[in-house]
Amino acid sequence: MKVGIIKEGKVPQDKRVALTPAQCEEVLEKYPEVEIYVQKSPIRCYEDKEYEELGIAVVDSVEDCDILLGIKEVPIKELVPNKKYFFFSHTIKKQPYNRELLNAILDNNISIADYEVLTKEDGSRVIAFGRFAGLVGAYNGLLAYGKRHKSFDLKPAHLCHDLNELWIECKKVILPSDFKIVLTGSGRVSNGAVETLLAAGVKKVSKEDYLNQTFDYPVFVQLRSKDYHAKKDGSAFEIKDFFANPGDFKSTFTDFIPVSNMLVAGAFWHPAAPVLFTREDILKDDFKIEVIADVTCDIEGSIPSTLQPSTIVDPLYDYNPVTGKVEEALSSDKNITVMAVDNLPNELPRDASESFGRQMIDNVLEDLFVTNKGVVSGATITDNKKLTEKFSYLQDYVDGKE
Ligand SMILES: NC(=O)c1ccc[n+]([C@@H]2O[C@H](COP(=O)([O-])OP(=O)(O)OC[C@H]3O[C@@H](n4cnc5c(N)ncnc54)[C@H](O)[C@@H]3O)[C@@H](O)[C@H]2O)c1
Repeated sequence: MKVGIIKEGKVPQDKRVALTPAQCEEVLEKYPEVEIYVQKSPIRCYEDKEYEELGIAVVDSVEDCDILLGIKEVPIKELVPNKKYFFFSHTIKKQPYNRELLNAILDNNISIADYEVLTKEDGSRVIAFGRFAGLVGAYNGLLAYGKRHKSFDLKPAHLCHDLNELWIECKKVILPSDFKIVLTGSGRVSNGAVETLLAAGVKKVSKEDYLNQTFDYPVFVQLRSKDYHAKKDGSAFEIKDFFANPGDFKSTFTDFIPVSNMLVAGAFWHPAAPVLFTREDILKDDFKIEVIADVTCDIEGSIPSTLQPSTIVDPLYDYNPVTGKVEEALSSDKNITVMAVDNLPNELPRDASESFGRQMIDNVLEDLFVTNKGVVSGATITDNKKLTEKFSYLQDYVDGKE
């Protein structure tokens, strides 16, 4: 079986890759019947020569491979008919901008397995980049604070060679001794952010101590959903109830506002759930938060100052609380500095790829090459020019009726 690792064609280009050079070597050793071909790419985070140095074939075209591994949506003109592809198709929520792509996949008799829906036996996602988003999101928040106060200067994460260099950079962080950071969420993003904050010397404290104590060192609190939501009818908080009926809850996040200097938003937010705070809250005298690193990045979602996404190269903008508009980054100390990069894992592509490939090797490749226990078939959206049964709900979208 021939596996091709394609050159990413989407613009802006994604530097990540599904298997690192060392992981290709590992796969070849484990599955002697498999051949791997890497399509030449000038932008991949692992250079062609790093594959060649380990004896992995680097080629101009992977058109004669059986299985093609990518990351982001493959441009329609680059699709090779009659192949089995893996990539993030961003079609399963009927994203309008990818309807044409899904039609082209069907027309070209391509079978697409989407990483987003690859699940382990326990139902958890195989491929998720949340940890890296949290790591970099919190780092960018600290970087923003350093720039805002000209107190320290961190190298942008995307210019760091890898996570190790980012950890070393974290040692440059100097925060006021009474500094407080509120971090929402308890999942992958939030736990990634915890790693960065600890590496920067910020100590974790309990919710009660965060709200009621002063410290002579910078601290952060990590809030679970129940720590900043309450049932509107006064009954006890149940997480299942919150996930199922978010509209029945109110936010108690405003308790944290007067004592917090920075917010790192790392919790999933359901559109029916209450917002963290309103534009009016920002105008109040006790609103102390000056930097918001919004990893969740829901535009006009739970955080009113997240008016637009920002980019890796230009990660910050200002929110003017009086006008409610975006202004140039760091243009006034009366503004809030916002970080809302929506593709944060791409800032650490080597580490994100390493983690990606590890998940593929440990959870997917055996199923793909040997056993077929349904891992890949469960994530397969199209086969034989048709939607698979599980994804038949996309038919109206394919037909342009939705
Ligand atoms: N900016 C980026 O580049 C980037 C990258 C990855 C993820 N994200 C976003 O970050 C957010 C968190 O992602 P994650 O990987 O940590 O997710 P996760 O599933 O690991 O954790 C989700 C967290 O949100 C909480 N939550 C609150 N309401 C919820 C609900 N209705 N359903 C599910 N969870 C709910 C959970 O309790 C948990 O703490 C998501 O909105 C995701 O889209 C952003």
